[in-house]
Amino acid sequence: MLYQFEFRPYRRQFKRALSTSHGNWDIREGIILRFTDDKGAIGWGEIAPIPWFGSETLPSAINFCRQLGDEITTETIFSIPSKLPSCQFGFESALNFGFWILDFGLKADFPNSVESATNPQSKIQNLKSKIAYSCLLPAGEAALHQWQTLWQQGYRTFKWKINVVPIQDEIKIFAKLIQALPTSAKLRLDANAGLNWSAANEWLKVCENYSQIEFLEQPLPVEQFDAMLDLANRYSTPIALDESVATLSQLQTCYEKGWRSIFVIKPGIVGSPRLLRQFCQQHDIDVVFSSVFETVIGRQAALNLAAELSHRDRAVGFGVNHWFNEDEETWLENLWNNPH
Ligand SMILES: O=C(O)CCC(=O)c1ccccc1C(=O)O
Ligand SMILES: [Mg+2]
Repeated sequence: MLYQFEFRPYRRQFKRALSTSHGNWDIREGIILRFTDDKGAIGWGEIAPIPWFGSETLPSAINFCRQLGDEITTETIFSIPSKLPSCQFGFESALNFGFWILDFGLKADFPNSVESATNPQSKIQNLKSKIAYSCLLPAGEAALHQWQTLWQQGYRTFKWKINVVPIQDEIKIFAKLIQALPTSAKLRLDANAGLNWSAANEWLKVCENYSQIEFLEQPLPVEQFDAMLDLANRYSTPIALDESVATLSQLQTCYEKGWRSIFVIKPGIVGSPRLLRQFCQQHDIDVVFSSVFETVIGRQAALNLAAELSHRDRAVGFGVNHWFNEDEETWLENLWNNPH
């Protein structure tokens, strides 16, 4: 199959910088893809790399798009190399995305929320409306002032970045946060690979006292896989791998080396949806699907996969819209119609 191909790089500023153990992140950059088939039907895709997580860089993704010219075939798409995992995701999902509607404008293609089942793919829409969302809190003290608003919006699972302020201060804020949260809330802690052995043990000892902790995410650097296995066996709080399983080949390796606790999958950077689907259908793994701060285009494709492949009642880490200011659909229409 042959498609006409267009793409637009984009930049979106976070409302406030996202603080993680790696430092601050101010601007989300990516690429929107548009395919048109011979009947005029449109498919949308998105490439949203995170190089500090192990995906390709934005310039390498842009170069890949440029050398394609203005036409693309299914064969080309299925032969994108695994060193361009975000491109694999963006191009493959454009094949499945949006070929239900002619190009009446972006607004017609994207229902406002996943709950509004207004398109013919309503089976998936219905599935998606049943998924619970986890909401990303701001790091540090700010979490104490934010969680209530988010609770009122209906969120029951929250994620908080740790290793952002000195550990003793952070544990004090954590104690306040966990005591403020209703007992029915769940809290995920994400260390973004920044702890050392003793800090990881310290956090896990603190966590033993609180039943609301769902898991500790990526406590140690990727190289310290055996130490994370050890931690997973030592404490009652589950450990989730994230940076360690950023791409599909890493995911396979960790599974083969015996990881049976939680795997965080970010569809936007993990690689080919087709190969991911295969892996998840062959292995009964405990998966948390998670956002890469993509736009509604990448998010819809990622949530389709999450709805299809997650089965253990884990909230998806896509409660991140409040990190941006603008109305997404207006923003996308502008990007497409007035590119700079
Ligand atoms: O997973 C979530 O709940 C939110 C998304 C998130 O935390 C994230 C988003 C972009 C890059 C890295 C991460 C991360 O999990 O470390
Ligand atoms: Mg993480």
